[in-house]
Amino acid sequence: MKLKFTKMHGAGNDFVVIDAINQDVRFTPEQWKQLADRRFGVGADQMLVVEKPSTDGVDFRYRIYNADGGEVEQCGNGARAFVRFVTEKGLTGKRAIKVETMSGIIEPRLEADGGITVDMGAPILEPERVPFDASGLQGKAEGTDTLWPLDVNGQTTWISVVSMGNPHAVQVVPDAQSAAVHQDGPAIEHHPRFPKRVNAGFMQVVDRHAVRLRVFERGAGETLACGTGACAAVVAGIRRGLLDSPVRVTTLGGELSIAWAGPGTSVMMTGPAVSVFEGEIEI
Ligand SMILES: N[C@@H](CCC[C@H](N)C(=O)O)C(=O)O
Repeated sequence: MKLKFTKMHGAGNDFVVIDAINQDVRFTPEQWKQLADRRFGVGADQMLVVEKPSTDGVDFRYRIYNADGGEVEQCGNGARAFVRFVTEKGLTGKRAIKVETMSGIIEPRLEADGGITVDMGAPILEPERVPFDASGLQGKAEGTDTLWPLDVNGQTTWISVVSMGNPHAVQVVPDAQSAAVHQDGPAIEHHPRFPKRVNAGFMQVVDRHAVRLRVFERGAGETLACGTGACAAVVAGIRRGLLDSPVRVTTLGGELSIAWAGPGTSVMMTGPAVSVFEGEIEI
């Protein structure tokens, strides 16, 4: 089958984006994995599939597949790439777009200056809904957050747990550049206390409005940026009393701006989304 796609990125988190409104797209997890492969396929952290919505009043449905072939609930950088894609392809003329994802409806907006802001919805803070199994653990209160002790490679790591529709474990590190992302990331991702696995964030607080962040993503390994990871890290930092909104998040691939007014309110994310090239692949 021949498949037309657009290669895109948001702060270096890269995507193969596919129009499934005008193409028939039915892939197995193995085929998604092959497409994401940087030697045997196109290469991407995630594949984004744009479909017709299944709900009235919604403009599109967008599905997300990790590089390991698994379908997941949410992708922040992907949401911005999605807006750039549907706009550039002429699939909509709207600037405020309602889109269904596996974890609910989000509302990205194309700004007059070409930037894209996404209302990512309110974070989920109850451990069992992340989901995180806190049974038998003694949490430690910090600000309005609870830090949980996690045994990672024989050491205790204190983490905040946050869901942005997808699960995140965030830890504060003294220096993001030298953080043990590749040693501890896989152990956190597969820790038995996270029944759906987890994205592992390593956040260095620079000042009350700026952090450096690296994320070892579930199903993709370390990426140059993770949008939902940035949202989760800022939520954790604000709850811990370390940060004030808005926060500039510097990732390996660029900068994101995250604003959050507190529990029950939406996290707002602004950042870049770039089309790199158009392609066609036989799969
Ligand atoms: N890169 C993404 C997140 C993609 C999904 C994630 N790996 C997961 O499995 O939850 C982002 O920008 O949010």
